[in-house]
This record gives sequence, C-alpha cells and structure tokens, in this order.
Amino acid sequence: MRNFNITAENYDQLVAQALSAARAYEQTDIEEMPDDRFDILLAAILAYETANGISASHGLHSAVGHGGAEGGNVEHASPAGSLEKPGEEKVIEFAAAHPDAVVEPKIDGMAIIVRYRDGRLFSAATRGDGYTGEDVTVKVRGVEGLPEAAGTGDFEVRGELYLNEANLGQANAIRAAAGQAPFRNARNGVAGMLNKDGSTYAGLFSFAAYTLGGDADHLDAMQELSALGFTTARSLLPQVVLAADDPMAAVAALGAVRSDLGFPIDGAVLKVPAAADRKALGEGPHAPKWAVAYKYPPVQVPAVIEDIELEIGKTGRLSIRARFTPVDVDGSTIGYASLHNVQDLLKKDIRVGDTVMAYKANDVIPQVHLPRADLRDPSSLPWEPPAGCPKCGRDFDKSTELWRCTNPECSVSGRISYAVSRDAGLDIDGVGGSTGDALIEADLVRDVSDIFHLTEDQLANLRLGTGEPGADRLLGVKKAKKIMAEIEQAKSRPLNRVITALAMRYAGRTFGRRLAARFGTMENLRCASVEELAGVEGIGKAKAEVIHAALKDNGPVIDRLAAAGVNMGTPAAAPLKAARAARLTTPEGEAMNVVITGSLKGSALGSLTRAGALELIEAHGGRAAGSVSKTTSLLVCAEPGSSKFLRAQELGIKIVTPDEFAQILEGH
Ligand SMILES: NC(=O)c1ccc[n+]([C@@H]2O[C@H](COP(=O)([O-])OP(=O)(O)OC[C@H]3O[C@@H](n4cnc5c(N)ncnc54)[C@H](O)[C@@H]3O)[C@@H](O)[C@H]2O)c1
Ligand SMILES: [Zn+2]
Repeated sequence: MRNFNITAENYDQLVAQALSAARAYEQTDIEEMPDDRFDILLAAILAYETANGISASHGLHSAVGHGGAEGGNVEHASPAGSLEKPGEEKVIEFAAAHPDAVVEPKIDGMAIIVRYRDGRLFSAATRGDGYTGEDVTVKVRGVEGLPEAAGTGDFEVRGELYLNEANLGQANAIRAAAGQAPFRNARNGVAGMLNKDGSTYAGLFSFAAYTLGGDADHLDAMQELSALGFTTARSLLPQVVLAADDPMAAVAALGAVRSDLGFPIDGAVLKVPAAADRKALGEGPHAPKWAVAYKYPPVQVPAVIEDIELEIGKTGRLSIRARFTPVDVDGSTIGYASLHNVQDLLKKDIRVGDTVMAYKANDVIPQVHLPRADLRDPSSLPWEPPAGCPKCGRDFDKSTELWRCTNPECSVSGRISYAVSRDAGLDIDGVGGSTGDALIEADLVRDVSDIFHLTEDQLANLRLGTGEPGADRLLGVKKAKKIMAEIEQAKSRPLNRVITALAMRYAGRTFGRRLAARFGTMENLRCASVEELAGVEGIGKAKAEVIHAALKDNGPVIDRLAAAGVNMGTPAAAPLKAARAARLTTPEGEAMNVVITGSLKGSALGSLTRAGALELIEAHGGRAAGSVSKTTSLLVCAEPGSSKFLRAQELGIKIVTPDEFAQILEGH
C-alpha cells in the first residue's frame, strides 16, 4: 500500500481527510477509508508532526475516536478510554512481562456503558468523546447478552455492542426491503444503526461485557456477570484459545479461528487480570496500562514452514523468506512470505516445521508471524543465521539490520557501487550508497549504462527514505543537477575505466588498463578472440575465456553506454598510444616493469592519483608492478632510503625521482 508523502502544502488537507474519515467511522455506516489505510495516514501525520515540531490540536492522536466522536447528554462515571495498540513487537513484550495476562476477543463493534439500578437496566450510552455519550437506552433494550433484569444491585457494565452474523443478516434484510444497499461490514452497520433515529433496528444487536465497575479481579467479575445473565467477551472464546499455554499462543489460536467465530473481531485484547496488579500498573492518558490490543491483519491462515530460504537481493541485501505448504488466503494461493531480517527472525524464533500464521500485508506481500509453540515439533531446532553470503561465502556487512554482501558479483548494487567508484570506476559522485539503492529499487538503474540515461527529472523526484510512512523525501533538484553534471563528466573517462566499470570478473583495475592499452577501442576489444585476449600480459587462456564471454553478455550494456556518448576509445589514439608506448618498452619491444613507491605530491606527477599513475605507466607501454624484484626495470621513488629503494639499489635497478620519470614519459 502506498505511503502518504506529507508536505507543508498538503498537511492541512490530509488532517481534514483523516478527521472526516474518523467522523464517518464513529457516527455513520459510511467507510471513507479502509482501516489499515486510516492507520497508515495517522502514522504519517504523526511522523510529519514529530519531524517538524508541530504540536497539533486536532485530536487525531489524542481524543477518543480520533476526534471523530461527539459527546452526548449522558455523563460517564469515569472516562471511557481506548486501548493501546502498540504493534506486534510490543504486544509480544507485554505478553512476556505478564504471562498471566488473559486474552479476550477484540470485538469489532462500538463500546457502550450500561447502568443498572436495583437490578434493572436503567440507562445505556455510547462511549462518545470519552466523557459524555449519546443515550441509546431504547435501542439496546432486549439485546442478546444484555439482560433487562440482573440481580438486585446498582452497578455499571461496559462492553461491546456488535452485530453477529445473524444480526447483520436481519439488518441487511430490512435494508434490502427498503431499497437500501447492505452495510459494508458489521462494524459500519453497528455505527449506522446506533446513529439512526427511530426503532428500525431496535434490539437487533448483540452485547458482550468486558468490564464491571468495582474492585474485583477480572476473572471473578466476568464470572459474576455470566451468573447474572450477561454474555462476556471471554465466554465467546472457543476452547482452543482458552486452552493455550501462554498469551501469544492464545492470540495466535484466536487468529486461526477468527473467520469461524460468527461475530466480527479486529484483534485480541491482553489484560492483566488481578485488580492489585492493575492498580500498580495504572492508567495512561487515554488507555489503561494493564491492557494492550493486538490487531490482526486482514485474513490469516495457518501454514507449515517447509524451508527458510536465503537470497541476495539486487541491492546486495540478504533477504530471508519462508517457503510454506501453499495455502489459500483471501482468494489467492500463497507459498512464500518475507521474513524481514535476521534479528527479527531470531526474536520470533520461527523454525522450519513450525506452524505460523500467513497473511497478505497491505494485501500484497505475504507475511507470516506468530509461530504456534503449541504445534511445534519438540525435536525442531532454532534457525541459525548464515555464516556468510549464500552466493560467494564472504562475510556480510552487518552495520545495519539488513545484512548485506558488498561483493560486486552478488548484486546490482555491488556492481553499481564498483562502477561509479573513484578508485576503480567512472568516479561519479552521488550515485553510490543510498541514492544508488533508491535508483535500483525504483528500477531506474539495472546496470551501469542506465546511469547515463537518467534524466534530471527522474533524479529530482527520486524517493529516498526508510519506507516508514511519512518518512519519504525526494532527492531534489539541486542534488539532481549536481549528479547530472557528474554523469556528464564521467562520459569522458579513459577507456580502461569504462572497461573496469562493467564489473566483469578478471577485468578489474589492472586488466582494465592492460586491455585498454592493448586494444585501444572498445570495438577492438569486443572483436578480440580468446587467443588475442589470452595474449595480454597476465591474462592467459582461462581468464581470457571468462572475459570473452562477459564481453558478449555485456554487449547491450556497452551499446547503451556508447549511445549515451561514453568514451569508447578512439581508433586514431590507438597507434598514437603505441608510439608513446615505446617510452616504457625495452629495445626488444617488451614492456618495462615499473614500480612506483612513496608520495608523488609536489612532483610533476603530483596531480595524479595512485590509480592514475599506474594508468599512465600502462598507457606508455610499461607494466605497473607492486614490488621490486629481479624483473623490475625501473623504480620511481621519492624517498631515498626506503626499503624498496634499498632493494632496487642492491639489485642494480635504475632509480629515478617522480620528476625524472615525468621527463622520461615526455621523451626527454
Ligand atoms: N476507517 C476509518 O476511516 C477509521 C476512522 C477512525 C478509526 N478507525 C479505526 O478505529 C480504530 C481506533 O479506534 P479506538 O481508538 O477507539 O480504538 P479501538 O476501537 O481499536 O479500541 C478500543 C475499543 O475496543 C473495543 N473492545 C472490543 N473488545 C474489547 C474487549 N474485549 N476489551 C476492551 N475493549 C474492547 C471497545 O469498544 C474499545 O472502546 C483503529 O483501528 C482505526 O483503524 C478507522
Ligand atoms: Zn556475496
């Protein structure tokens, strides 16, 4: 599902849109927005406000019913709040901290507060704005689960007014007879029915209690209510849920049977039962601290994990997915789900063989969660994270939660970073790192040639961000212009760097230089036979075959680079280079082995990078080497007395300063 991109321009309008949806949700049967969309919008608004230091007064985050509910003429004895819905991770933490927490269905209806006097139903009101609510006494008399007479005392019961399947069917039959469209769902129906004047739907609800005023422990209070003739939320739970060993197992078990319950739930509520514990935990501003709600994703189906598969994605990140026995979820068959990251998987302790709940997140990417410990094979072993990249075996870069292989051979991102690097590639600043990943994720860049076909518009509108709702931002025009200029410059980089940027195995910096020096143009290089390639110093038959095949594979990439105007070498320059090359060849025409040591700073070659200096040697027909040996012809050295200097002296090798070397190259 698309995130909201909130800006100063659309902020007011999105707040108004959310308030309008909340009002419709609380007071009518109209759904202006699906719930998950509403929740994402709210999170995006909150993130934007937090990022910009806005303290808002619209009530979307603070007021009961998100500011969409109105008060009425019945005052509540104590405020009627909401429930914390802190997300799965926090709910798991809550369950671990309170293993005695009891689980109830989070029935998807509307809260009502009912008072009894002398054992008779006296009044009923909606939650309203939390302090006062609408009087709905007439509408709820005779509702199933809500007795007219209950004992002899004065007390207050809170619970959910909802439509079970039978209620919804009857209500929709009434609507059909009046020529009205059926309610979209049971939750919308209950809001619409309650807010309609008259007695059209009188009594056509169900009620389940979850709070009894007083100091009793929760389970005692619920038992008392049952004895008085109320239906309690807990009594609606099937045996599999009640029998679960711990709260999260109960939550999972309830999720598994939710579509067979016969009444709508949108989650489970975990509640600490003992009155003393509740008192100690206390109340938050809008919700008690002794309870949390777990919201179920739309539809989930139990699935058995067959394997946990590893893959390196196009940005080099390790992606982990669960393969499970295919199941039907909400009309489509799914067999895979993504498992986020290593930490997450270890924390949830999902294992091969486990039964998990599979669902479609935002109705697209399948996900699984909540391994059912009660169904686990006792001999199963915890999942173990991979020791290295599944493709190349190298250690992962673990600096972020998403582990990553940086080997260019393993991912598009690795190849692009290599291709644009200052050291080896085309030296394009601003296209590596997170910008590069964003380009790859947006499918704008699949190989190095795509970089040269980017437009300023595409760059300026590139979405950077964490994927968190509201956290998106754009690259912007200023940076886009800068990158476009970098790309323009990169078109004239020397051929050896263009070759290296293709990230072909065995055609790194050194061989890039040698291939460029030997063939002069990309065209010549592409036409070279395996034998000709093998003839290049240091390459040999085996590597030549690999390079030959890689050049073929890269044909389309090279064509696109050439079409964009990237330097492909000039035929005229090839013989010229050959003439210049004579400067670093022996009288027999063989390449001289040249070693450069120490800094070039301050010399005539001072503007060259190390890589540039090596390129220069090869361009003049020499062969750049790293260490001094018997085969060394020349040592370029600015530091007399260094170990390479002494070794060269010992072997009787010619030693020159960088300035002298520059003169040799110029032919003096
Ligand atoms: N689609 C939309 O446009 C839209 C607009 C506004 C709100 N919403 C939805 O409304 C929800 C927020 O409403 P909220 O803040 O009132 O919270 P909530 O409705 O999610 O949770 C609190 C409510 O849970 C109910 N509940 C059911 N079973 C319960 C039990 N066993 N114990 C205790 N309470 C129980 C009570 O009515 C209580 O008031 C969000 O999920 C949001 O998606 C949707
Ligand atoms: Zn790898």
